Amino acid sequence: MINKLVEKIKKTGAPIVVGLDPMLNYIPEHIQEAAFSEFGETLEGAAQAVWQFNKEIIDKTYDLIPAVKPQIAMYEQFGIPGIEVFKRTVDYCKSKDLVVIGDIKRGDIGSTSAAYATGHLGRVNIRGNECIPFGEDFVTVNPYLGSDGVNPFIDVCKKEKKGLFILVKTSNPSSGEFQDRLIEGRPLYELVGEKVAEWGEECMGDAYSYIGAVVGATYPELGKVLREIMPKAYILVPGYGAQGGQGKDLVHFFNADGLGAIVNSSRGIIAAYKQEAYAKYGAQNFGDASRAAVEAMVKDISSAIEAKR
Ligand SMILES: O=c1ccn([C@@H]2O[C@H](COP(=O)(O)O)[C@@H](O)[C@H]2O)c(=O)[nH]1
Repeated sequence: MINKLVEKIKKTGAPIVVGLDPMLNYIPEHIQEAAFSEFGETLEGAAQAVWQFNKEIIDKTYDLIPAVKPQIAMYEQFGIPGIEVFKRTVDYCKSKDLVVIGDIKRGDIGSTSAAYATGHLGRVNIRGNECIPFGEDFVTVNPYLGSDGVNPFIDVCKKEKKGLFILVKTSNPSSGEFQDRLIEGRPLYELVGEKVAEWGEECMGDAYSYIGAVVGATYPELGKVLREIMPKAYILVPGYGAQGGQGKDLVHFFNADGLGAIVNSSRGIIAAYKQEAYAKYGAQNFGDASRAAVEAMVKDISSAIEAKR
């Protein structure tokens, strides 16, 4: 799957991923109205609104982008109907040939991680009948429990040719509380980065490993350090747009080949119609606003990479 991701990034010229993080307050009134008048003000109604919203954004952007990153929390908040829409979104994106990164941030003791890995990346065997529960291509993994919490994910990736993005340095303001703590003089994120590089060595695609890392755009200076520590890891970079990251900050996340990183924006794309820059589209044409925001993001990042080369 890492080879497909790299090929799609090259083909689209877009090292970006659209984050599908649908909160109800981002969904235009006309979509909410239609959903709630059919299903009532219920979990089913909310899930229907999310689905209509996602579908329009995917339809308006899929030809420009290599990948999407649905954030499972946004679906879980609507219970079972929300989870069904998560799955429907994954399937729809795959039907559009997009690479799907499930942002699930899982990681537990080995047996529990194995169940998460089976559910999200693998197949479950039900008395001889193999079923695919969610079917994402990559998932995000929290490595805090150590190797036995990560290895079950790697095992499923090897079998199914899937991939991981392991949290190394997250984009949030408090990420330093634990991640920057010095251990024998070195920050924890560097030690986790070294472990990601080690896990990734046995998991190589053509040029990059299918064991990647998450490093936030909000800590651009660390992009350089972590890029060197994990030269073969693809880096998923959240924190662009709504959290303040900009193209010019991100050049060090990329290798000299212009590859090696994929930058996520969620609110900045899906709620673009609410921004002044895209207000001319209006809520009715929110999908067109998202398309324009994708084009602007690609230009911002590509021109920064080009200027560095
Ligand atoms: O370090 C991290 C890891 C994951 N995320 C996730 O990415 C998106 C960001 O959304 P924006 O609207 O573009 O800010 C969201 O799903 C986070 O859970 C992150 O932000 N930082």
